[in-house]
Amino acid sequence: MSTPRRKISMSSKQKPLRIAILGQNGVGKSALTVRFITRRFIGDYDPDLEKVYACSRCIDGESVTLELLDTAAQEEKSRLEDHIKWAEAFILMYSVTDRCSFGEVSRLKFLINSYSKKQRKSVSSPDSAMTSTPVVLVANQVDRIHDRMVTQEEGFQRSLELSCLSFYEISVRENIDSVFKIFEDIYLMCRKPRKCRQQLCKQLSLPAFINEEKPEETMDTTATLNRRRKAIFTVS
Ligand SMILES: Nc1nc2c(ncn2[C@@H]2O[C@H](COP(=O)(O)OP(=O)(O)OP(=O)(O)O)[C@@H](O)[C@H]2O)c(=O)[nH]1
Repeated sequence: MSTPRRKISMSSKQKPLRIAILGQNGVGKSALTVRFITRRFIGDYDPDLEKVYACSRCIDGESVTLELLDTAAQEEKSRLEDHIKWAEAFILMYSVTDRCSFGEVSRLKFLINSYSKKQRKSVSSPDSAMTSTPVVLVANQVDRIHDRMVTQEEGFQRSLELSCLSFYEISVRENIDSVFKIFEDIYLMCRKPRKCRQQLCKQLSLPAFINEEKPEETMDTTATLNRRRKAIFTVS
């Protein structure tokens, strides 16, 4: 007697969230990806290695699948274009010890804007509260305090200029919690934008989370709110 097969409809399964990690060579893209997946910090990686990792995590009480593309830095333009079209969200990474890598994030954001424009038009869902491509800016290697070349304020300003959804300063080597927070935030921004906004509002009433350095009277209300919104994602 044949056993009846249980049908699993595709719609009942959550679609994996595809995240591409982009940045100049040596900023820590592989370190970030591997740290998130294995919890371990591994010192050296093959710079030419380009890999998609799939992993399941419990985020916001749900089991979710993430696909992470760890890109190789020296990519041909067409390859980069394919990667940008593949991903739904992006981590733009630089190292605070390398000003060149800081400049590279602007070029990469420009390419993300150009290549993902058409793509997003066709996939935008009614639930999506994010009108632009979800991109976060991550400054890595803050543990190398004596080698720092890019200040936190510069990084934060750049995240505003590039319209990134949030900005983080982290050390992949020293702090695993900040690594987890980045991926969790991206998931919430992409899949639960409403909840994400509620959390932001809650946190906005906690000034301790806000990293304000400039006097508020120099900015209009919207700019101040945007600044706060982004500031609270900063993990030092
Ligand atoms: N001190 C310190 N070193 C780090 C950190 N993150 C990565 N590194 C080191 O930086 C070097 C480059 O890291 P990778 O993860 O290979 O950088 P990548 O961006 O993937 O580089 P490519 O593969 O060449 O594009 C390695 O030697 C890592 O051990 C960090 O937070 N602190």
